[in-house]
Amino acid sequence: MAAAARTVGSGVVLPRPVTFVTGNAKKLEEVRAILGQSIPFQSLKLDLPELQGEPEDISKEKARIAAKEVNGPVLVEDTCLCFNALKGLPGPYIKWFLQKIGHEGLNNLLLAYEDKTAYAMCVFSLAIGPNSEPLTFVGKTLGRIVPARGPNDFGWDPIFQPHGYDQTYAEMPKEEKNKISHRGKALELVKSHFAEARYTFQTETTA
Ligand SMILES: O=c1nc[nH]c2c1ncn2[C@H]1C[C@H](O)[C@@H](COP(=O)(O)OP(=O)(O)OP(=O)(O)O)O1
Ligand SMILES: [Mg+2]
Repeated sequence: MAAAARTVGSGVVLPRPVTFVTGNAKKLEEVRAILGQSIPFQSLKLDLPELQGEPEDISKEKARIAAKEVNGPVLVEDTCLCFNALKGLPGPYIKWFLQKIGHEGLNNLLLAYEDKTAYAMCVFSLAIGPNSEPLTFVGKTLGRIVPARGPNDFGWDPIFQPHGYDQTYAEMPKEEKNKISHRGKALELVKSHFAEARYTFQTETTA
């Protein structure tokens, strides 16, 4: 029924665990691995529409739409891959660039530039209900764009080599990527927020 959060005593009671909404199974896998048991959540596979604009606004709008769909607390994220030589592009549009021109095309975009540096960025948004303003949590990892190396099972992982590492994200063991990744960093902030906010979850005992 109504899924608004209510404030009781020192913490906010959420009507049920947060739903992480994404259409991307690989994101979900990483979020599961990174969060472990720290935050109770469920997941929903939905490809949310995405605005054009600034990463934080895109992510917040995804959260607003998701919270309405779910009628309850949601967590979403939007991921950007930003090339410094291109002033941050493709940024939030990386999904379409990757689909159309692939790893080689993405490398070729930088042929005219000496600067191959880039950063991966994740903006998580948490909306505790359909009418609440989403909170955002940003994680960034700096690196550079290289010709593809490693397994091709998650997006642009094979062409992103984080600073200080010899391996691309794709070549690194998963746990290693999760420790230093844009997603890992953003989720650390989400975890801290949960620890501070001391949300509690209403357990539904009656039908
Ligand atoms: O850690 C990552 N390593 C490599 N590639 C990644 C990563 N994280 C997202 N990606 C890809 C997926 C998509 O091609 C684009 C982000 O677009 P983005 O809209 O955030 O993801 P999505 O549409 O696949 O899932 P969602 O339903 O959560 O929006 O970069
Ligand atoms: Mg998307």
